[in-house]
Amino acid sequence: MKSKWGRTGRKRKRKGPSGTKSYAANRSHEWQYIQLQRWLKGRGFQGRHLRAAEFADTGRGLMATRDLKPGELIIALPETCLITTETVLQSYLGKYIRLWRPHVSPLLALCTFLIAERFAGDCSQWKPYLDVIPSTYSCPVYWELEIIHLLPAPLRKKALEQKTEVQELHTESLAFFSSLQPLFCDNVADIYTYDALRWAWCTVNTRTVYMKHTQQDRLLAQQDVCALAPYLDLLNHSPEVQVEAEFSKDRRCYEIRTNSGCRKHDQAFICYGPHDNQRLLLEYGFVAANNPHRSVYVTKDAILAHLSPGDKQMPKKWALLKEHDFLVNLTFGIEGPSWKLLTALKLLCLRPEEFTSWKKVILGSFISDANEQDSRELVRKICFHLLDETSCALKEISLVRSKKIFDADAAVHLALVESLRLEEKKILHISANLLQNEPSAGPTGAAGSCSFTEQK
Ligand SMILES: C[S@@+](CC[C@H](N)C(=O)[O-])C[C@H]1O[C@@H](n2cnc3c(N)ncnc32)[C@H](O)[C@@H]1O
Repeated sequence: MKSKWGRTGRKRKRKGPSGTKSYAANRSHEWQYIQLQRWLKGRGFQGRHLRAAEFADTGRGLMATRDLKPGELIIALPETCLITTETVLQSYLGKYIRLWRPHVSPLLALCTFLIAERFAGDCSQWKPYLDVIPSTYSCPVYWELEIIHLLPAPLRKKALEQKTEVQELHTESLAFFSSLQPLFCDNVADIYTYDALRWAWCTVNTRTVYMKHTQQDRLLAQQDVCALAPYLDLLNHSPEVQVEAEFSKDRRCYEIRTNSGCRKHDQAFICYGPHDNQRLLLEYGFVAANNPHRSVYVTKDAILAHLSPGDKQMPKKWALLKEHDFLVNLTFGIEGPSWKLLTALKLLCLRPEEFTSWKKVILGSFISDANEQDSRELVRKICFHLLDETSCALKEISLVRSKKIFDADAAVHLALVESLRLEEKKILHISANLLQNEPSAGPTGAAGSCSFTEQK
């Protein structure tokens, strides 16, 4: 039996995305990666500085085979290797997509192509690429409802919306899929199943790169900015690295240049964007430990639970917050409550005689000692409430795990909720400590001594 850790049977200790040491096992000698390299070479790819490897903390990724200097090109993938809507329109699917009304979206066009090519198996010219694409994903669209319900409320809502979105896309596309019957001997209903569309949808959502192309007038007027980039899509995310990625019109290649550099045998990362963990989990199906962008979202319900009743101006206050966009992205982060959260609470805490000053609050002005104290007391209560809720959720996760045997996929999903909750607990602890140690408020305290961050 082949060793899990590759031909040499040795594990290499390498740096993970948060600077921690991580084990890596070379996978480039495995059959599917050799096939992929050959296929890429046949299409003009010449990369030699990266190789596929399995990393203990991030899973499969690309390892640098030599030191990569800041500013150096780490990958240049020729246009012929990319799958874009143009690829799809030039294929056997083009005629059907052009004819269909209402117009097919770029996302559906890419999904339809992926499903058809995967079904073609050995006959597909994209087979070496399709063979390395995961067969399942860890995004919430794959999760059981029981596990989705363990997520924090704002993410739970988005996860349920994601499930509905894919289900609706499938239902709405059935007639279009039927129109493709002349292309297949098998029944299209057995090819374009919900499971197949969910797989293709996740492939597009987790693996495409941003690439602006000429708007395909035969597709919906939706943004057509995605390209599947074989091999390059083995690069994992780290919030700490900086890269430049774009399609070079001169060299007709999708190029990635590292600004941070990378040591020989370390994992080469790219940055998918300054995403917090809830977004990473929803869109990419993973949680990054010590993510500098991590934050805990505060819902209107969590605030309402701690407001004293009897404030006649409350409906007006909520209306003002909504009108001025102060009801979204209210968060606790690694530097404490965000400026936006604190400002919203200050407005809610205005006493009747101060209400006319609401505009000043939104502009960030100091109103009164009483307002400072009330809003800080409120933010503390919300922070401790969220800490309690997070601890309860973690207990619930342990209980669920002890009561039921989950299959391997569901166990991964449960572990992801647990990681997210643990990361959120850390943030809330930091905030709680900052709030506990804060000097009592006053005009000076409000301006100078507080650690609250201004949200951009
Ligand atoms: C573009 S692919 C990267 C390659 C992928 N690991 C693979 O084996 O095909 C994006 C997916 O990789 C995984 N991923 C990316 N960055 C990660 C990280 N820092 N930690 C854990 N998983 C990560 C997530 O599953 C994500 O949806």
